[in-house]
Amino acid sequence: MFCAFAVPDTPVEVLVDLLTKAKDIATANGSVPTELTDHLQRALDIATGLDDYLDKFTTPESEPLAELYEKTVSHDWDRVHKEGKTKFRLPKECITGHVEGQTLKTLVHISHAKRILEIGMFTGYGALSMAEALPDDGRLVALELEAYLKEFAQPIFDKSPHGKKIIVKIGSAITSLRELADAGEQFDMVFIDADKPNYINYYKCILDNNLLRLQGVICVDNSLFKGKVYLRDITDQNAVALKEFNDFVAQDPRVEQVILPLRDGITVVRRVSAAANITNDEVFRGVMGRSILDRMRLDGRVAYVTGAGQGIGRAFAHALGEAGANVAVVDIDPIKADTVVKELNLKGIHSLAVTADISKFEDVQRMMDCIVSKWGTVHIGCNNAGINMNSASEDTTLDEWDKTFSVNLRGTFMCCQAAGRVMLKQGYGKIINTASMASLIVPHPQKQLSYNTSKAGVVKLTQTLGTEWIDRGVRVNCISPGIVDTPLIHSESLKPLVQRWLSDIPAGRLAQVTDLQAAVVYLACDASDYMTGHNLVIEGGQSLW
Ligand SMILES: C[S@@+](CC[C@H](N)C(=O)[O-])C[C@H]1O[C@@H](n2cnc3c(N)ncnc32)[C@H](O)[C@@H]1O
Repeated sequence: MFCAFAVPDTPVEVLVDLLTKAKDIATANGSVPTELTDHLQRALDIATGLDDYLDKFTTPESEPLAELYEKTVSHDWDRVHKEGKTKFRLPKECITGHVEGQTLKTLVHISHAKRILEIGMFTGYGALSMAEALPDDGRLVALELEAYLKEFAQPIFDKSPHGKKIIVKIGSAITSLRELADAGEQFDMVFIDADKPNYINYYKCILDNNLLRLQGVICVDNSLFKGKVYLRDITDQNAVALKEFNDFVAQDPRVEQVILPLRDGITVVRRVSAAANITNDEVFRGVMGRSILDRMRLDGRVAYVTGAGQGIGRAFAHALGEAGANVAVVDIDPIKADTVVKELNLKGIHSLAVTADISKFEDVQRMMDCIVSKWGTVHIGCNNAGINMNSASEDTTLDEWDKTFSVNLRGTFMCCQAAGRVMLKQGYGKIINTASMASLIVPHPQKQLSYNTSKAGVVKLTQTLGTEWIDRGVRVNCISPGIVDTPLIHSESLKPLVQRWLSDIPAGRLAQVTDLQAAVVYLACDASDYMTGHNLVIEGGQSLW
């Protein structure tokens, strides 16, 4: 939030202060040419307008942050210091504020940080801004010297749904850092914003003790220190400390850094792996220089998922899209396919709804043509659509058998073949079929002969294609889920069986569709290239009992 300043606190505020003085002198002096006064006014307008403009065009702060700001700037910090409640007199200008808070929040989002360390919390504006960007299980440890500030911030943290992610540690930051290092803690992001002369000690302690993970980010506040770090004549002790700190970081081979000229300067430092003279192989550097999690990304890949209108297929479509792929959402029900496409669009995922009954040859061909004409190819095919009709074997009709097989096995084969033809031509592809735990055990007490045998067929289909096509770059694997909590099992006939199933599952619960998402991404990505014809069983241990 921009507010009139008593003491210029940033390079721009210093400029405004100096230009105002210069303009006042020029205006008062009748012999100064108007042109010079006009230039001064223009420079003043540009400098004065900047912070206001940044404030106006930055996403507004949340209500708890606005309250924290108001409470901080209206507090009588002199009085609490005189009353001995704080060791030091804390200027309200210490607060991080709106634009910088949103910058930190954005960096947390971009870096996907889950564990954050803040050195110097003050009233918690920066801490809460960053916590707002953390996932529900994220954590921010804030180090602060003054116990009074924890009491001050906590009631507002408690009002925010994100406040519970913040843990405040009172004491000298260097002692707390050593304790965190001894406890083997590690962070994805660190914000250094406490006493300036100790910045270098905090930084060294963080890097020397691996408190920052590889590729992790350190943000350093006040790194321009009102512009004094680049002025020749430095008398200010804090400015000297910052200058030496900046020099040290610039020479440190363990990091890359940039100073953002926002407010009083924020240095963003990224930890990189130092050039290795011990070893420099793919295990150390990552295959193609990509870390294992990067290698699971699917950016630029084209995928389709059949039966993606609900349940497992919908979860697969989201997972592949989140990992970066374009996703064709294929379903027999156009409304369901459209709904999932709308969901994916909301997440910025390129997607396409395709209506197809995969038991029909023409539909499978049309599905493939539609995807190829839209995106040029297919890299990932998830053949997931399936049906299950229950009947005792002596009563199973040929019609039920045929229907089950024509979707579950014949349909899956047709999809594999259509996708395989495109993939073999380009020498690359990943096919992931949805089989079932029923391919391994006979689930009971429900009777489902056609389903069990069709899914056993899907595993053999997968093994055969997986070995036949691997040398031409196409991998075929399948996932065998246990009993998944989808709308299918909430039918009146199956509902009473749930308790019975639970007693057969070592994990003590049914599978959620989200339990299967990492598997489909793994089988779709390059990291699983050596895997083919595999049946990846995810059943909470049920097939082992
Ligand atoms: C610039 S303020 C921090 C602003 C805060 N990051 C925010 O978002 O508003 C600096 C804070 O560092 C704290 N501090 C100063 N020296 C410290 C030390 N040695 N150990 C821990 N905290 C310290 C001060 O009490 C003060 O609250």
